[in-house]
Amino acid sequence: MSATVSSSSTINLLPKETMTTAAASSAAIPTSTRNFTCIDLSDFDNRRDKIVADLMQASTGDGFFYVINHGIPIEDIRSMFQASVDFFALPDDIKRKYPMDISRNAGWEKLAQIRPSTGVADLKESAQFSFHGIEDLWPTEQDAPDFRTRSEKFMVQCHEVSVKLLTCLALGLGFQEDFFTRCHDITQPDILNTLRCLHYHDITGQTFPNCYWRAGAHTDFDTLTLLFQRPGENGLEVCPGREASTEFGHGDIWAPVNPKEGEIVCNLGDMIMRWSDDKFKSNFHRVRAPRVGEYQGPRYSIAYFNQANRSAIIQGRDRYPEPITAGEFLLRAVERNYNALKALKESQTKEEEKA
Ligand SMILES: O=C(O)CCC(=O)C(=O)O
Ligand SMILES: [Fe+2]
Repeated sequence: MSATVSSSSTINLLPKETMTTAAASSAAIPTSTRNFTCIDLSDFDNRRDKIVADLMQASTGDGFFYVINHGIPIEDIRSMFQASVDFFALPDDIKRKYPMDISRNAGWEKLAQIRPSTGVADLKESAQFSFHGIEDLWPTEQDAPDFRTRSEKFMVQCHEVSVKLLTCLALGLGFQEDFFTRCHDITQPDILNTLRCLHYHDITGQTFPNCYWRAGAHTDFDTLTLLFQRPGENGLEVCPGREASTEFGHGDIWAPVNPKEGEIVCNLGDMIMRWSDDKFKSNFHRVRAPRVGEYQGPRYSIAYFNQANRSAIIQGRDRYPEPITAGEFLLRAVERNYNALKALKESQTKEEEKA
């Protein structure tokens, strides 16, 4: 893609891609409001039945919900955001020392993630970290003081919230209560849980063709995502996804997801959708590129992805009885994305030839 990035945090994109019909239609769709279930984790041990019931309602419907009284102090969330802001403020030459390594799903990348729903790279940079095997991908103390310490503390805090939610989700599906927590064991070297810091650049005064998104429509490959965002830096939208008229979520009704500060936005991913034989919905979501007249300053968000241990078996009970490992599941998901992207590029080439 033809992107030039200025030295400041403002990003200048000089797009020449032709907008595809599919991407254009997704941009034109009006949004609606949708009330998402709020899961209250306070007094967890005594309120478990109620939490399970609330989670079942949210998981079989929107696939998105807010979590409150989760136990992560607001100061720690702010501190993690500050660590992320400081990291992304470093010159690219420093961040490039920690490049994205696809095989480990960790590291830094910029204007690189291309979604099959758009065919062009998301307007963002991101840095991902996992629990094991990424010594060389953690920014050093010299480059980013305290970044690793704060991130690792935050990952453990996210894990603790996840354990509560995964326990209730297992109970709701009729599994043993530790069914999912055993499959997301952060002490194991093959755990795939990831912390992803995201920075959507300041695009003040800029207009982009409709095929450009801060994050193009997608579902998450994982089991459960915890997402943190800051007040005023909105843009996340969800569509009913699996009721969607097309596979990549085009042409449907999108609803904004604007939590209050400190609330965690959670969504279910493709792994648990399979485990639940499609009872739980892994729904499409995206982050809109704000238009001139709206707040177009930077957006920072932080996602914690619960992805099953590579060796865990993801098997349904009726619709998906084939036992496959999480490793194999991810390979298939990546392959599906690759093929969809290839098909999109081919159809774009044909359109260009016709024109
Ligand atoms: O930044 C956001 O709000 C969403 C990020 C997201 O959906 C993802 O990274 O999978
Ligand atoms: Fe996502």
